[in-house]
Amino acid sequence: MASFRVKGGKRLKGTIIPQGAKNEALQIISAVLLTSEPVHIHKIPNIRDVIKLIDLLADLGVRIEKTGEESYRFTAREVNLKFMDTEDFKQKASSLRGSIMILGPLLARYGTGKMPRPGGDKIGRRRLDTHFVGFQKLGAKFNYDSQNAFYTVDGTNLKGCYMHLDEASVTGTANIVMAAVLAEGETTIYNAACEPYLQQLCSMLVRMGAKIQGIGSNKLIIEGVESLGGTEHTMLPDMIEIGSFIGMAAMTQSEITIKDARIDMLGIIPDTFKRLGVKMEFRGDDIFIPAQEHYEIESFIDGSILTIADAIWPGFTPDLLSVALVTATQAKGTVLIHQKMFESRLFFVDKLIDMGAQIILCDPHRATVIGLDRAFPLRGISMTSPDIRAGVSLLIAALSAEGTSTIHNVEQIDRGYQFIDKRLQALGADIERFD
Ligand SMILES: CC(=O)N[C@H]1[C@@H](OP(=O)(O)OP(=O)(O)OC[C@H]2O[C@@H](n3ccc(=O)[nH]c3=O)[C@H](O)[C@@H]2O)O[C@H](CO)[C@@H](O)[C@@H]1O
Ligand SMILES: C=C(OP(=O)(O)O)C(=O)O
Repeated sequence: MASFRVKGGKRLKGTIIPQGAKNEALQIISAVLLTSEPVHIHKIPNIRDVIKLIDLLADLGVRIEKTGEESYRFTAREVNLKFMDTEDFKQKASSLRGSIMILGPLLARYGTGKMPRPGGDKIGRRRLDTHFVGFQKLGAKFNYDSQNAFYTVDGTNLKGCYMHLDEASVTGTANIVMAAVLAEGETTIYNAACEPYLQQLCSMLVRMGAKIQGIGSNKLIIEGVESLGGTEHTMLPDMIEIGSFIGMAAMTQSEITIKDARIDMLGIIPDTFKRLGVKMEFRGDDIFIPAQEHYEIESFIDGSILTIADAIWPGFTPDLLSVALVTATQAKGTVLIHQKMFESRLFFVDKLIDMGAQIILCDPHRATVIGLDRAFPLRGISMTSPDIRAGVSLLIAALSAEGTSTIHNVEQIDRGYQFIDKRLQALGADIERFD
C-alpha cells in the first residue's frame, strides 16, 4: 500500500494540463472490440484502471501497439473468448468497474460475454440491472451464477427494440449502445445517460459506421449495421480532474491555469464552483484561477442555504461532490452537500472533521459544511483514502492544512489521477510518495 506524505500550507503556482478522461477512456477502449479494424486512440490517461483494461484486452487477444506517449492502436482482429473462462480473467476483470463495458461489444460481435462482479469504488450499492435488462430486451439470455458472482449473456441474433431504462446509468447506456449498433433493426433507448463520455463514445461509433441519432440527449435512436470499421479518436480532458484542480486552487490560495480545458464540455461544473465563491477566468480555452484568500458561498435568492446536489448529466456529476465539499470547508458561509446517487460516499468527512473542518453529517447522503473562512487552517493528520474522489479531496485538504499529513492507500487516487504527486510537485507542492 503506497502513501503520500504532504507538508501543507504551501501556495502552488503554475499551469497544469488535464489528463484524458478516465470514464471516457474505459468506454472508448472497450469499443475497440466491435471491429476487426485498427482503432487509434489518443490522450489515453496513464492511470491504474485504464492500464488494467488495456491488459485485459491484450489477454483477450487484441493487438495493442503504443504509438506515442498517450496513444495506442488497438486491433481486435480475433478475440480469444476462452480467456473469459480462466481464473486470470475473473481476477483481472473484477478489479475495476469499467471492465463491465466489454460485455456489450462482445455480445454484439460474438454473441456471448462473461463477467465477474466488477470492482470499482465501494461507495454504496452499484447495481447492474440496467445493463442486463437492456441486453435481454435486445434478445440476449442472461444468467447470474450467484455462488461465483459471475454473469453470462448469450444471444447471436440481437434485434432492435424500444426500451425505457429504469435509470440513466452511465456504463449501462454505453453497454447497451455498443450492443445495439450491430443488432438488427432499430433500437430506441429512452432515459439514456448523456454524459460527455457517452457523447464521445457515440460520436466515435458513428465514425466507425454506426447509425446513431440523438447524441447528447436522453433519447438515442440506433439503426443497426452489419459491421463497423476502424477510426481514430482523441479523449476529452478529464472534467473531474479539472473540477478537482479548481477546488485545489481555491483551498490552497494558489494561482493556477488549467490548460485546454474544453470549457464547452464542462457543463455546470465551473458555475457550481463559482456558487461556492471561487473566482475564475476563462482565457480562451484555459481556466485561470487567481490566488484567493477569501471566497464566499452564495445563498439562494430567498436567502436560504445553498444546496449542491448531484444529478445525471447535464446536472452536477456525483464524482465532484466530495471536491465541492472540501472546497467549502474554507469558504465563508454554509452549504448543504446532497449526494443523491451513492449512499457511502460522504463518510470521509470524519477525517475532515478530525482536521478541524466544521461539518455536520446529517445522514449518509447529506452533509452541512460551515465554512471556516480561514479563521484557522485545517491541521495535518494521518488518514486512509477510502475511494478515488474522497482520496483526492483528502489530498486537497492536506495540501491546504498546517503541518504534515499522511494519506495511505493512495492506489485509490492513482485509479483516476495520472502521476498526481509529480504533477503537483511541478506546481510547488511538498508531496512525497512512499511504500
Ligand atoms: C466507470 C464509470 O464510468 N464510472 C462512473 C459511472 O458509474 P456507473 O455507470 O457504475 O454508475 P450508474 O450511472 O450506473 O449509477 C450510479 C449510481 O447512481 C444511481 N442512479 C443512477 C442513475 C439514476 O438515474 N438514478 C440513480 O439513482 C445508481 O443506482 C447508482 O447507484 O457513473 C457514475 C454516476 O455518474 C459515476 O459516479 C462513476 O464514476
Ligand atoms: C466512482 C468512480 O469510478 P468507478 O466507477 O470506476 O468506481 C469515479 O470515477 O469517481
